[in-house]
Amino acid sequence: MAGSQEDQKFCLQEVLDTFKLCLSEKKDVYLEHYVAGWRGLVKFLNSLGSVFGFISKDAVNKINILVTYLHGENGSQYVTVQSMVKYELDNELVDLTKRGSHPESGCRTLLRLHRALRWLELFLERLRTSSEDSKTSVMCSEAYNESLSQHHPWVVRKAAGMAFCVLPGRPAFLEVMNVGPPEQVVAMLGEAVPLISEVYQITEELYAQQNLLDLP
Ligand SMILES: CCCCCCCCCCCCC/C=C/[C@@H](O)[C@H](COP(=O)(O)O)NC(=O)CCCCCCCCCCCCCCC
Repeated sequence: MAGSQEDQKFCLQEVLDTFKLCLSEKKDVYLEHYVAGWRGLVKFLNSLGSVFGFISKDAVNKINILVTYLHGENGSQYVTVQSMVKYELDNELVDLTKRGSHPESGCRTLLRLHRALRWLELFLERLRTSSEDSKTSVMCSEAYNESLSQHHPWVVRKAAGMAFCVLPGRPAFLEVMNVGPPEQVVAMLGEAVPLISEVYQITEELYAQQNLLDLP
């Protein structure tokens, strides 16, 4: 059923499991599990209500672009982020300086999610170390201002800021994660954040080496 995956209940454990599967023995990033991790996160976003629809729509759009490559005729080149980057660069399938004939390359699409992963890492680390009366909206916008916002035009920053204001408070937020009592969520975040951070670092280094961090 179309869209059914995004309608299911979010569970932090599941996202943690997919991010665990992301890294191969030689620390390559499996695209299949990377997008599965994002699908899980989108479920969470959808459970917060329609105010976040414009964000989840963009994320789903990018996930779908990558899944189409993964399942397409050159799918074997898209098994890992490393093989995708090599394949697309070797075959000149990436718009490097301005948008042209490859506006939806795997490299530029993944870069958008990669930048959002940094936001997630910063936000979850704040959530993990926050006190009971901390505000999720503040943690979320601080994490956003330190990361993703630098890549967004004013109008997107404004819309994101408005959406953050209607985030549920910390107790309700932790509950939607479906892990159990707050202490358990915090413990699971202690496992999740370093994993997410490692996937982020590996991708960041690869993109930096290849000069891909500013793809249009
Ligand atoms: C929990 C609250 C969730 C707040 C989400 C914070 C991120 C705010 C991002 C705002 C993005 C607005 C939508 C539009 C973005 C695009 O312009 C922009 C650029 O794309 P383009 O170059 O193709 O034009 N796109 C992006 O930067 C990609 C954004 C992807 C955002 C995915 C966010 C998923 C959030 C998942 C929440 C999970 C919460 C954690 C719970 C364990």
